[in-house]
Amino acid sequence: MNTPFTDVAAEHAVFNTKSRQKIQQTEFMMSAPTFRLCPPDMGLEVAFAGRSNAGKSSAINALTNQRQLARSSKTPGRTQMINFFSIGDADRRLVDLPGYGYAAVPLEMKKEWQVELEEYLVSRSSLAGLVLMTDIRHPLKFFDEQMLRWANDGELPVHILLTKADKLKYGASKNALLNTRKRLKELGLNCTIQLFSALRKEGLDELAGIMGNWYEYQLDADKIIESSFALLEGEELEDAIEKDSAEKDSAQKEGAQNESK
Ligand SMILES: Nc1nc2c(ncn2[C@@H]2O[C@H](COP(=O)(O)OP(=O)(O)OP(=O)(O)O)[C@@H](O)[C@H]2O)c(=O)[nH]1
Ligand SMILES: [Mg+2]
Repeated sequence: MNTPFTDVAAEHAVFNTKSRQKIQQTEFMMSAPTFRLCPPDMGLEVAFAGRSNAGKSSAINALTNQRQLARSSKTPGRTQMINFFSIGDADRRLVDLPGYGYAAVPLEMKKEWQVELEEYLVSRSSLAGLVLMTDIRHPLKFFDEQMLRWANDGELPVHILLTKADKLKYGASKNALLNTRKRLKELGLNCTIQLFSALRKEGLDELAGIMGNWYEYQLDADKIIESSFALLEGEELEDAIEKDSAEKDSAQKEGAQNESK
């Protein structure tokens, strides 16, 4: 079954909620003026990017359920700080990248920043995924597409949020979703996409689900299954694994049937 607000299947609803609970444990870690001064390239991080004013800080605050975790700058584009947040006690980070496309920034500074950004997207080993935010009323501007190309070149998974979806009526927002998906197909870019509203707190679970996959939170569930299997041996173990996969298959089938209804 699909929730009306997203094209991300809602079959992982429990996992998504669990993942969101984990992400709510986010704390500010540090700000880095350049990528050379980033924290060590270990663990897993998810970066949030988008044009200035796309709604990055608002999305991070809504997602983490904290009103002021990421502050929106009064002088957008001026302070090119990369803000790092840590999630729980595991080596998981969320990165708020400075907004791009701000007209008042001098060209030289923009160029310098673009070189750094590309390097970060292509060579940061701990970068597990990119959340690209674009205003639903004018999605995928030139530099958004550039970001998507760099991410694609570096085989980095991307999830797009069409932000401020509350600004459009339901039908219009669904159309924007379809048109943007079409455009991505034309460009040969492979990524997932959803509608999002920080204002109405819509699309949060779906986003958390995607991030949870990148952060490999689902491994927790696998570990639980593994450890319960660990008590069994031989045929007993084989039977248990068979039963477990049969249950998963039938749950999946049920999900698919519900979806086609
Ligand atoms: N209606 C509506 N407005 C939003 C939403 N999200 C953000 N905004 C507004 O859009 C403006 C920019 O939001 P920010 O979250 O500061 O955007 P940002 O991408 O962090 O901007 P920079 O830090 O300058 O790059 C603010 O006035 C927000 O109140 C939303 O879901 N709905
Ligand atoms: Mg911001």
